[in-house]
Amino acid sequence: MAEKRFGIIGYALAPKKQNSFIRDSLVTLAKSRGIELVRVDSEKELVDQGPFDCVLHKLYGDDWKRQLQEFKARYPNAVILDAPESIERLHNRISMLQVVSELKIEDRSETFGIPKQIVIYDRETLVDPHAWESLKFPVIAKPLVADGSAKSHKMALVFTRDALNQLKPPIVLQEFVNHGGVIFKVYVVGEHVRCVKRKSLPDVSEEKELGVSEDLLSFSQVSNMANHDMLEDNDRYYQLMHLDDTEMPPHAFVVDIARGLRCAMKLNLFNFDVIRDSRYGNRYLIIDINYFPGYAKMPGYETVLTDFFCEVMNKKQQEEQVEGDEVHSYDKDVTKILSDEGDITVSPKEKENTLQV
Ligand SMILES: Nc1ncnc2c1ncn2[C@@H]1O[C@H](COP(=O)(O)OP(=O)(O)OP(=O)(O)O)[C@@H](O)[C@H]1O
Ligand SMILES: O=P(O)(O)O[C@H]1[C@H](OP(=O)(O)O)[C@@H](OP(=O)(O)O)[C@@H](O)[C@@H](O)[C@@H]1OP(=O)(O)O
Ligand SMILES: [Mg+2]
Ligand SMILES: [Mg+2]
Repeated sequence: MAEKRFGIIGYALAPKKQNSFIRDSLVTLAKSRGIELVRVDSEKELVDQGPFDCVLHKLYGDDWKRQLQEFKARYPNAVILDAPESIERLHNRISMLQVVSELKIEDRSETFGIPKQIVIYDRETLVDPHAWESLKFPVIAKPLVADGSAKSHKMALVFTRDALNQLKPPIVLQEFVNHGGVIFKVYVVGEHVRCVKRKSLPDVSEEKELGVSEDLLSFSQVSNMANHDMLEDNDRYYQLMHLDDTEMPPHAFVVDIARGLRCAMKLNLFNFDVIRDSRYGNRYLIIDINYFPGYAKMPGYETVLTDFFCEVMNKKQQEEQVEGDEVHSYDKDVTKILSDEGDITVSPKEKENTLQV
């Protein structure tokens, strides 16, 4: 039996995301706390479904954006998690990291930033040495667009300038930074922040660089790969990492960055990838930010997400209450002004009309 009926959350997710995220364990826990999770049917218009107190979504495209706008116009009090305009910034690997450069965190011995990077929009620039003369090789070539497609995850570790002509712009060329082969993934769910370790690309030493036969190495979603999938016949680039030996970044530092990003991006549901620059030991680089990542990989994700849903609903109810109170006190004021002006009796219907003006 639910303690309190909070509301209905409609979720609009691609099938793969739905399968990983909407587990019975999440649905049951949420239900026990008064939250009902209901699938949005992508075959129908969003505005014709529900009503939902909140819409949770990770879908792309203009049509979906239009549907959200229409829904919001019809149900102004509904919460959209998150606003499509805020999510869009993460669909481009330059605007995605711009926000990091704007963040200020004081009173810490650790520092943070992003790796040096440039964007290349066309083939002419790709073969123009002036374009990338300031970059130190190796670099990682990443598709500029991060739209969730398999293509947007296809990367290449590029060792030489000659290999650049194998790439297809628009791309971002980002300096590869040695970081001990371990990446930190920081999951953010509203106020909640959880950092986990994952496998990453191994360090590239100068000898290794010299011993490389290929001058370009393609890969995709390293941190999600099983060990045996890893770079297949290129195992010399990948040693099994001892994740346990790697020290975590200080939690308070990670939380400061997470809160700063959340506030600056106006997003509640995202994760970011952080590496520790091996040259310094206390310098951290943010290399990627993902909207609505694989939360189910986070231990205890059901509780974290359910707590968050309850907070969202609580806030929504409080705001509705305040709005109601404001209308109510305005209501009283109008009556008072009218009475001050003379002994006029206002009927509830007239009062309603007065307030609507
Ligand atoms: N500048 C860098 N220096 C060193 N390694 C990097 C750098 N950028 C990316 N990597 C490695 O490449 C991987 C993929 O890069 P990135 O996270 O940008 O791609 P993605 O496809 O957006 O990943 P995700 O699956 O997290 O969305 C990282 O997890 C990390 O192992
Ligand atoms: O399921 P989705 O397609 O959303 O995949 C996302 C994936 O989550 P998954 O684990 O559920 O696959 C995320 O993994 P973690 O960072 O949590 O490891 C991350 O790779 C995102 O970049 C992916 O989103 P995309 O960039 O492709 O939109
Ligand atoms: Mg990543
Ligand atoms: Mg990404």
